[in-house]
Amino acid sequence: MVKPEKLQQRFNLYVKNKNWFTPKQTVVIGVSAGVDSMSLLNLMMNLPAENKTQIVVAHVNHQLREVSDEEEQYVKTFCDNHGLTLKVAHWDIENHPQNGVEESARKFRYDFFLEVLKKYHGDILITAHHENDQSETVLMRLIRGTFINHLSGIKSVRDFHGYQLVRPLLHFKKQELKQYALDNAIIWYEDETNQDLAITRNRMRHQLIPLIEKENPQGVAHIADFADQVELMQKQNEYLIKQIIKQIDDEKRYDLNQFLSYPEYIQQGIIDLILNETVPNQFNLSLIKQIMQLLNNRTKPQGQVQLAHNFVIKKQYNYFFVEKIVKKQISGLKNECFVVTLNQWYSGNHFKWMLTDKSDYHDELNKREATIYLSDEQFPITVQPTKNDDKVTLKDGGHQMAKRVFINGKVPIKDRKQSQTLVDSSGKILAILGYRESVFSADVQKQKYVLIIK
Ligand SMILES: Nc1ncnc2c1ncn2[C@@H]1O[C@H](COP(=O)(O)OP(=O)(O)OP(=O)(O)O)[C@@H](O)[C@H]1O
Repeated sequence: MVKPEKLQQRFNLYVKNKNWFTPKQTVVIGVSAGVDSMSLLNLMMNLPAENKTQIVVAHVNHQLREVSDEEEQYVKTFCDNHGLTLKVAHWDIENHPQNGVEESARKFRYDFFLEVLKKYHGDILITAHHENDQSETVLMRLIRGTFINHLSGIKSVRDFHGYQLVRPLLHFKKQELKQYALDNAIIWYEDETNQDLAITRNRMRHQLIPLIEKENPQGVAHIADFADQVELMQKQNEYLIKQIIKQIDDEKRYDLNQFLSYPEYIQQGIIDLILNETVPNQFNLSLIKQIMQLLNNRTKPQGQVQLAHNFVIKKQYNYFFVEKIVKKQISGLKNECFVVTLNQWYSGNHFKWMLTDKSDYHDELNKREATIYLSDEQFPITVQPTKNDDKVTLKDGGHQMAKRVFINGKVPIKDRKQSQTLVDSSGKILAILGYRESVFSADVQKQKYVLIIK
């Protein structure tokens, strides 16, 4: 078969093979005025009749850049000229947060996309994420450290509040999209914040990816293929583990002896899947390890490990199961490890404490208040019994051991034994609760939280 040369032809063929779109469907396309989404919009407009959908364009004016209004006007004119339905949202400046602007902008964007889907009875949301975005995402996660599941990167199709979210360009290169726009005289706006090397993604884009492409021009495509293979293996794995779970499942109580008859790597797969169905994306390796230890400890017939959102995994003699616990307003399980739920009070030694994202939280009656800057990757935050050699970070960048904190604070031995340490997903110590907090410098890339001790 002769390989079609033109991007539009390749796109048509790709879409046809994937069977994504039919003429009866209405798709909402997120169009920012950048080259990726302008090209996507044109590609979608020029699909052959059998795959051509109704199009609704959704544009968000984030009011973050000087050209925002100009971009909005351009999208409006483009849609007018082509008879396309357009819905615009303004993210008012007074609603911009001081920190975590990107994250809030994303939330605003996707909330708006959902609104547009509902309003126009849409079927599918489409965004213009492409092969380079995919490779950058996979590399960032790989370098930062992640579960293998997350190396499948951006999904080409996923559920979005009961609608479908499709990214049809994940196997198309940025450069191809640019060339398509140039060939077809499509105007676009450049986002100059994409040049800012303080942003991890931009360092991947401008520093790492060019090196990879120099090594092998197909390197970026290979990373995207790798992500596809991970996704495939994930699906295969999930299918097989589900079969095993069926065998040990007695109405959501799982047979411990049968569970223990499997090798540890399968046990871990079972736990991953059971937990992910209850509280998705909340687990780190240390939590999984604690659960594995509890279930494999034959000398301890009963026990529990607390999960996020008030769930616990409980071991009871021959069974284990996940359970939601109804809590009083103040809760906490002393000397056990658990995941912290934001904005919830927990009981400590002689105090209660809370980690809140309400950064303006302040109360004269608080015993202590500490500002903590955290990125998304640092979650889940967990609580563990304090060890003498736990180290908090001091203002000068030095460290202090828990033992020293206790001695300086004249903390009685009895209380030291009850003490709890707050740690992030990488094991970094955020605070020895009630006694000493690590000192964080303000970081615009991170979100501000407050640890309150009352
Ligand atoms: N202002 C906007 N208005 C409408 N759609 C947008 C806007 N910004 C981005 N999009 C859509 O989202 C896609 C991804 O945009 P971008 O790469 O800037 O976001 P991201 O933060 O990397 O990804 P995401 O927000 O989807 O996780 C764009 O190709 C476009 O389809």
